[in-house]
Amino acid sequence: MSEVLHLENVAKTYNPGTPAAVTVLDGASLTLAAGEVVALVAPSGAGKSTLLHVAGLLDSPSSGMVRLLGQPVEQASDAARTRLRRDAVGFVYQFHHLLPEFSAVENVALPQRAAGFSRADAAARARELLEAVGLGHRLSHRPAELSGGEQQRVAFARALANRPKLLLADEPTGNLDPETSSRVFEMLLDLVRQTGLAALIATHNPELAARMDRTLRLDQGRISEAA
Ligand SMILES: Nc1ncnc2c1ncn2[C@@H]1O[C@H](COP(=O)(O)OP(=O)(O)OP(=O)(O)O)[C@@H](O)[C@H]1O
Repeated sequence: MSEVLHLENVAKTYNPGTPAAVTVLDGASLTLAAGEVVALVAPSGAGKSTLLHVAGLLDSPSSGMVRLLGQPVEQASDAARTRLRRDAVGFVYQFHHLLPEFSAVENVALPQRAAGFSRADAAARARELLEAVGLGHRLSHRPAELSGGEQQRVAFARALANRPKLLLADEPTGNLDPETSSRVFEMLLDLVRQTGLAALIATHNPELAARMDRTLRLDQGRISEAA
């Protein structure tokens, strides 16, 4: 098994030491291997987003260990952590978070531009990914000129632009109608499986969870394997 992400005994308390302290994660552990597509299910407010932020190095745990691509993250400098996140992790959110004033191709090219690729190389990669999600005919459209499912497909393409090793998705089709959600989700799964990524995909939808390799349940701060 080629480990991509490992969390061990991770705890996260917001506002520690104050009357507003909230402990969200409390001994959470998980391991994701390359090529695995794993569903994350949790009751609302149980800490799904917090877990994805910690796993994607957007937030630090209060205690415990996070290892990404074999590198323990705690000891890394902020700069090294940012680099690792940029190079190794792709994020997809429930709402696409595309930049409204940029075209589809420009949105998808942004991560590669930020990573130092030339405008031409980043645009070529963006076009290739947009073709892969069936949007080769919508390259110059801005987000407002695309349907909800199309916007989300642009967001998938953007998440994959830097060839990440880990994809983290928070209800990636949660704002779409059930039929579009199912279709667009299938496309995301196909893409992920083609690339051999490890993916952790939060969903409230049991049908979508059932299409993944296994399901992890987050409850009361801990993670367990669902039957
Ligand atoms: N920055 C913060 N400061 C204080 N409390 C926070 C902060 N962020 C989240 N929380 C609290 O932590 C808990 C978990 O939040 P989180 O957003 O991780 O939940 P979630 O499982 O993603 O929820 P949902 O499924 O409803 O989106 C919530 O009770 C929330 O109020």
